[in-house]
Amino acid sequence: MSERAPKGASIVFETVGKAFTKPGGGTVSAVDDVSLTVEAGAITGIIGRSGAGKSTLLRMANGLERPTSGKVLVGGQDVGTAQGAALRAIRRDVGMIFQHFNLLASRTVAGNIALPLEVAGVPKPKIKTRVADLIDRVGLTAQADRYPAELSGGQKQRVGIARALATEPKVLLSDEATSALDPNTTQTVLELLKDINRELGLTILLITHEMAVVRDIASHVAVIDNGKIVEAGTTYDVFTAPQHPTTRAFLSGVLGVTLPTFLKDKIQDTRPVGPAEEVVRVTFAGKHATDPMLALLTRDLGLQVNILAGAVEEIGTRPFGNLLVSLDAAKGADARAYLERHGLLTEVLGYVG
Ligand SMILES: Nc1ncnc2c1ncn2[C@@H]1O[C@H](COP(=O)(O)OP(=O)(O)OP(=O)(O)O)[C@@H](O)[C@H]1O
Repeated sequence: MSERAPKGASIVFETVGKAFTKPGGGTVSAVDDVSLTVEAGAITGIIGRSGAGKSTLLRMANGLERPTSGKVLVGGQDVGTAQGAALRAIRRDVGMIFQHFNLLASRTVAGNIALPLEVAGVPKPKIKTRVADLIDRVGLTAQADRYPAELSGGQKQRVGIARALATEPKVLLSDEATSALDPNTTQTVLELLKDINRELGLTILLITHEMAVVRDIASHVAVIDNGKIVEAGTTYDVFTAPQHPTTRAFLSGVLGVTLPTFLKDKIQDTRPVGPAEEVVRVTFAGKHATDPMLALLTRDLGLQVNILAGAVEEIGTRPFGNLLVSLDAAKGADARAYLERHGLLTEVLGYVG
């Protein structure tokens, strides 16, 4: 499909801050002292709550917003200070897709995809073959002459993806690209993005508020809270050993480890006087993911372990398991030490009297 072999570019945020002036005066700090390296050719997810600063951070990677402090480098080029032709060149290297697709209603599928090529002054015959290639890549050959109003949400996002790829970018930015889609369509769009990343080698940086999206597509993740990156790493490491409460909150929905309702009201932070149960999250990662560790715990320490919730997941091709269990609080420390010695991670979630 391409004359040159496009390669991904890295994105580096160096102590980046972005403040906006509030309408009534004063400033709001949307992004605060963010340092993050997005690896070339990887798929990286940035997850955060509404208003955390995700869009602002993403928009600084293609010059739609300029940092008030620090630097943003794409493939080593300083995006924040680029002007004129230099900024246009960076924008050609950085494609973007949007939650609400941003297609022109008056243009067909082919017409929408051709637009960035027309703007770049590509000769007409070349536009025609390139658009046909792109339409084929995103599986919309039968819809080439349809208008956006005649397409499903998933088809519209495929047009958005093809349009973003038109100028053979090195980076693709995704602003909640699957948030308006149903779960099945979300999966097909995520698969398409994975194929594109694999085949073209371009870097994908996506923002989302759904951990399931990160799990299904991203090799790396950064968690943003109140304008700051509070945790970052490989998706596997962050999923198996989350450090920050915000990360844990996002993970609780996707790991099958939410506390059962009957326990939610009863669980307390401190151990009550007298007999009590300790509620523990046990994470089985890597080679231990499928070990019969609880059976061994019962055999070696003579402990009764109650399973409250659990799931075995896969990230990439690596399995990890998550269990919520409760056991006699008096033996909790011994049990946790035993599990940790066998390579499992444990976290006390609370106590039930
Ligand atoms: N142009 C602007 N002018 C003033 N304030 C802004 C502007 N853009 C963003 N903000 C503020 O900056 C903060 C971060 O906003 P941002 O849109 O980056 O968050 P977000 O994580 O993408 O949220 P959402 O998921 O709701 O889109 C918010 O407090 C927002 O109100």
